[in-house]
Amino acid sequence: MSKQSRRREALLYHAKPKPGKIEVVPTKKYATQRDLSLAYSPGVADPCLEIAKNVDNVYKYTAKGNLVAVISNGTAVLGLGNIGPEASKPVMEGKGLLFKIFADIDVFDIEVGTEDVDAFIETVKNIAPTFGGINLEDIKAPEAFEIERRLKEELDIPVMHDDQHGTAIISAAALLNALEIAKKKIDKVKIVISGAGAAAVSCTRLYKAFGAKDANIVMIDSKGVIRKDRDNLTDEKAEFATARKIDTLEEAMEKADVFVGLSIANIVTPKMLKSMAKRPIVFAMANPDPEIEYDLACKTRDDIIMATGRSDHPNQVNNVLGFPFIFRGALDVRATKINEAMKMAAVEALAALAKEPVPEQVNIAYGETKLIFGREYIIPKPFDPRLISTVPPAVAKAAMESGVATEPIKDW
Ligand SMILES: NC(=O)C1=CN([C@@H]2O[C@H](COP(=O)(O)OP(=O)(O)OC[C@H]3O[C@@H](n4cnc5c(N)ncnc54)[C@H](OP(=O)(O)O)[C@@H]3O)[C@@H](O)[C@H]2O)C=CC1
Ligand SMILES: CC(=O)C(=O)O
Ligand SMILES: [Mg+2]
Repeated sequence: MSKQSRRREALLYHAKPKPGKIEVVPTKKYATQRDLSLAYSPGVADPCLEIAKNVDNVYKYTAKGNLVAVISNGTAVLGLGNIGPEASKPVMEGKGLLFKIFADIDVFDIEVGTEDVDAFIETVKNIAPTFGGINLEDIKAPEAFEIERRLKEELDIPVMHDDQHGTAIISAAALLNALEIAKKKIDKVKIVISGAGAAAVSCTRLYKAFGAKDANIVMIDSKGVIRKDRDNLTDEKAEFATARKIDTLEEAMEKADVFVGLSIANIVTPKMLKSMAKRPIVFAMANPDPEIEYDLACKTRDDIIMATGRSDHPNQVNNVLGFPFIFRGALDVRATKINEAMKMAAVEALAALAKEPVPEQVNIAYGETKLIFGREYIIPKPFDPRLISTVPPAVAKAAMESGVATEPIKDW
């Protein structure tokens, strides 16, 4: 399909028959006067009073426990940059749709009109009583780090910045599997990270938790390689500064085993790919357009393990595989946090699922005949019906074992 027809189709999809992608639907009967007297006045006063007596009853009598806020200020929308809160709304509604179809979680998308960190945090704190969880989305670094840290400290419901941890979990699972297929070891591979924002920093931290070595990592931002001798680095960038005396992506790519793109479109050239080590792993995850086009990358290197954030090529490494299932697990045990143990459990569950035989309905959904663990299938597909029975239980179990589940599942 040409770019022009895809654009027309996408605009039509969003505009018709009703603008937008989500709506609110009542879950109780509303056919008679009696129904309304229960749903609204006078009946509604009784649950109000029960909640006033014991605030925990809000989980018993309202939708709070299954309601997540997807919140953005529109400062880092996909790879489109700071396009503002209104322009971020299609993405936030899209996240709402995905939460619902994959994990039956209801979402209110909330676009906040401020770039001020304190004002943003105050807004989220003030609306938090409505929600069972907070999914922060598309907020640029470095502000995103402080916003998430403070909200996690100050709220007793799970808060997760999806671009940081959703992306880290999926890409770590994909990386572990890709390394296995390429017969390489995580503590030995040379890794180039393009981007030093919210997603890149958290992904790199998680790869380190799985064994990647600082000395083998080069991170690059819009100004070039992040070197130890560069001035005015943020704390997060300083954490990944290299001692190597190189300045450019091109230099960093020479003999690298892994390229992770969380930056902008079309910055990787065929020449750079050719300079990488044997069996290179390339995750070009910028959305909607990757750091290098899938087909061009595969044409350039026939030994490549290639992934993008898009759904129209094999190996979609995208946080869609994460946030619905991670929040499902956290909400199911009313976790107060999404902690490291829960994230690691999600990585391991996803990585393991990709090695299982693929149900026929997944092949059919993707027009495939034989998806099988290998170079073109390193991570499960979002429409895999096993995700919901695999990832949330792993996350919930980790929440219980790490002591953040306030409603642990009995007789596990
Ligand atoms: N596939 C997936 O699941 C996901 C993909 N992403 C993608 O990752 C990208 C970044 O998102 P996010 O981290 O939230 O955004 P941020 O705004 O937090 O970070 C963007 C980063 O990209 C860097 N950058 C810009 N231009 C270049 C360049 N020419 N070379 C190298 N780095 C560059 C910026 O550098 P500087 O610091 O100098 O400004 C910044 O560090 C987006 O394209 C987004 O779509 C994000 C989340 C999930
Ligand atoms: C996938 C996603 O969250 C992003 O590109 O920002
Ligand atoms: Mg995002």
